[in-house]
Amino acid sequence: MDHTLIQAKDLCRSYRTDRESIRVLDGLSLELLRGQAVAVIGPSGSGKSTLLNLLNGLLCPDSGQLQVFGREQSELTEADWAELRRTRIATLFQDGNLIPTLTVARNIAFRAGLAGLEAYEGDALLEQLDITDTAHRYPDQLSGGQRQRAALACAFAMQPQLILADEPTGSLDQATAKRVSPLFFDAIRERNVGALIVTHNPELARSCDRILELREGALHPWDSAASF
Ligand SMILES: Nc1ncnc2c1ncn2[C@@H]1O[C@H](COP(=O)(O)OP(=O)(O)OP(=O)(O)O)[C@@H](O)[C@H]1O
Repeated sequence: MDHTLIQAKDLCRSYRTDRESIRVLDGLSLELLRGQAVAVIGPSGSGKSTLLNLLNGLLCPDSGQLQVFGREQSELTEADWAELRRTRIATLFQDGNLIPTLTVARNIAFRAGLAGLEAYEGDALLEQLDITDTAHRYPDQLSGGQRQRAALACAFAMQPQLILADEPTGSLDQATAKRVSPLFFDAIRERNVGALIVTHNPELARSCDRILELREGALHPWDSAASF
């Protein structure tokens, strides 16, 4: 089995507006293997969301090579990307991506169902994330931190092979953030999942195998002795 989940080389991506073209990614390279967690840090506007969106197929690079699960980005159709997002890639955005008309329990069941799973660990995930009492509530009846945990439960219920997360603990207090970390690292180590985690949480970042800084359009190894 090939252990490479993401192989990116010299990726460039600009945004064009009426007035200007902003080059956000400029020769970015990255390798992510199964069983590996990589933290990405970088100042606001450095291109972290742009990178996540390239890796989940919501954006295309202008140039460079990108392989996901051993498949060339240029050969993946919209339908291929949709299937990858349904079954193999869990994307966790800051605002949760829960379906507003479904309760938390039904959101989890729906996510697992989309991935083709009949059995999933909904109750255990709710318990692990300390949100069992929210199972029958709708997303707009939850606090920001509960919504974020419900979104995490949905992502893990689909048993992804690749997790792309944007500040997955951003709305959580320190104690709750600590409960969430094992979910990532157990999945990574026990199920051989790969994770790219955009975070400013030093504890979460330092639990990853590598910390990379996105600066001037490219990823650079972070000096682990430096403070956040
Ligand atoms: N659709 C767009 N059109 C034009 N410029 C954009 C667009 N999306 C993002 N940008 C610009 O690209 C740059 C990178 O944005 P991006 O959202 O990837 O950064 P980020 O590192 O995720 O920021 P943050 O930490 O604030 O979320 C910013 O300068 C932003 O203004």
